Amino acid sequence: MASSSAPLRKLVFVTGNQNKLREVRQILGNVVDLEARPIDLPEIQGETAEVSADKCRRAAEVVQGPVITEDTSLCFNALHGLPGPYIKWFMGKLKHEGLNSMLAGFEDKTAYALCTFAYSAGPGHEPIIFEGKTDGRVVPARGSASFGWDPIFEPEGYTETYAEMPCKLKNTISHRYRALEKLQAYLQTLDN
Ligand SMILES: O=c1[nH]c(=O)c2ncn([C@@H]3O[C@H](COP(=O)(O)OP(=O)(O)OP(=O)(O)O)[C@@H](O)[C@H]3O)c2[nH]1
Ligand SMILES: [Mg+2]
Repeated sequence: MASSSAPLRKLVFVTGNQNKLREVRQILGNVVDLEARPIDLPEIQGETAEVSADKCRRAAEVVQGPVITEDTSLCFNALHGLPGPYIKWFMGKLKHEGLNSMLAGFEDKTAYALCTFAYSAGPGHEPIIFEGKTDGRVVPARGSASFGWDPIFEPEGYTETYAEMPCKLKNTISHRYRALEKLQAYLQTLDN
């Protein structure tokens, strides 16, 4: 994304996930002065926006300043959006094969990746939510297994899975990129 000539806004990104952090840094480049805090915050159950806002409120309390958090869901259309925000636990237990097996009884293998960033200006400031969605389908694993469910997600319009793509390509079509585009536009309004 393009960088601005104004002094960089300092922002703390609270995440325990190094892969997310790497992609966020790659996508945002020099747009913000991003400080990472590897704190694994408790996450409530609920819809993605509720889970995300709650995590961000907790993060703002811990950091005592402006903060962003991020939640990623993988939503199977045949399962009405599940596993959704619980993908971390499904992925941990079932692995790629088990996630494919969950859809064995369904013709519809379509899914979407949903990224929800939350920004809070600090403790007591209600988080603002920015969502990015990428449609695709669930396929047997192909490509590098270095990031979660990337090998089983084939974005719509591509024959490669996220894991088979160069990261530069993933970072221009991904759920994360689309959410960050909105977050970045919002941050620019704060600068004006
Ligand atoms: O293949 C992938 N490509 C992605 O682009 C991607 N983004 C997130 N994930 C995984 O999906 C779960 C989300 O859970 P999640 O949002 O709670 O993350 P997390 O707990 O790992 O970190 P955080 O909550 O501290 O930020 C975790 O298992 C993440 O590893 C991805 N997997
Ligand atoms: Mg988490």
